[in-house]
Amino acid sequence: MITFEDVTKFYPGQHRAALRNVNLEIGRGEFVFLVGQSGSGKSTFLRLILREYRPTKGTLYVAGKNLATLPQWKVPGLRRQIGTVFQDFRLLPGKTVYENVAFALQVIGRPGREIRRVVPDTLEMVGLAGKENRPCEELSGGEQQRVAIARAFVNRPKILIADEPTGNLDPETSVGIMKLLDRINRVDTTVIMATHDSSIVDQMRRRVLELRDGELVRDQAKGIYGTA
Ligand SMILES: Nc1ncnc2c1ncn2[C@@H]1O[C@H](COP(=O)(O)OP(=O)(O)OP(=O)(O)O)[C@@H](O)[C@H]1O
Repeated sequence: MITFEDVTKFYPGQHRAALRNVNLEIGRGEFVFLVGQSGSGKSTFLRLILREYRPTKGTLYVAGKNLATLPQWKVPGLRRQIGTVFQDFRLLPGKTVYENVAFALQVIGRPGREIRRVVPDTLEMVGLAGKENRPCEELSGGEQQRVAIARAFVNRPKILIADEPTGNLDPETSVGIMKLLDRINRVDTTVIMATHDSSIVDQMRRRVLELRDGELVRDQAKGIYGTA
């Protein structure tokens, strides 16, 4: 699903590579944790997958496409196949739970009939049935993250990228969010999650990729957090 071939990324004006000679493959339906200290390159790794940047060197394939050569007009099509979830939820203020999730389908031109069918199903899946009409600001952090996950998943993307999704949540709420991501993974979604949350990584025992100063220093099946 995702292949990095000798990928290096320099930001303009920087002498040190944010990512350096990264080689790896992530298969369809895998669950991968991306760990490493602040500044080790995790966000850069995720942003390359989203084609927010192109590699400075090397080749990157995502969902069968070579992102080095993908024309700009095809980038929205690529991003439609990738759901994204962030630490700070990024919901639309002043809108209800239902509206936040429906919006993701409206902007890609899905018919109203489909939206009215799919949004309630997805809200039920994430545990928010009955809260459709609540303004998202009134929800707890964990509930807001469930809305964000519903919005990311409502289009049934092949890949879900989560950048510190539990970073603003207490441990108990975080476990609920991880159960949800695990469920989404089990319906054949490739999940890549950047995190500093060692207890979650140690509980889940999934593949762990560790970056240090832009280099991939560990690729461990059923791994632990384990960074100093
Ligand atoms: N837009 C940018 N321009 C210049 N340098 C950048 C830019 N974004 C990131 N960097 C640098 O690239 C390196 C990797 O940063 P990156 O944000 O990928 O790390 P990270 O592991 O995601 O960190 P964190 O855990 O704090 O989010 C760092 O040295 C950072 O300062």
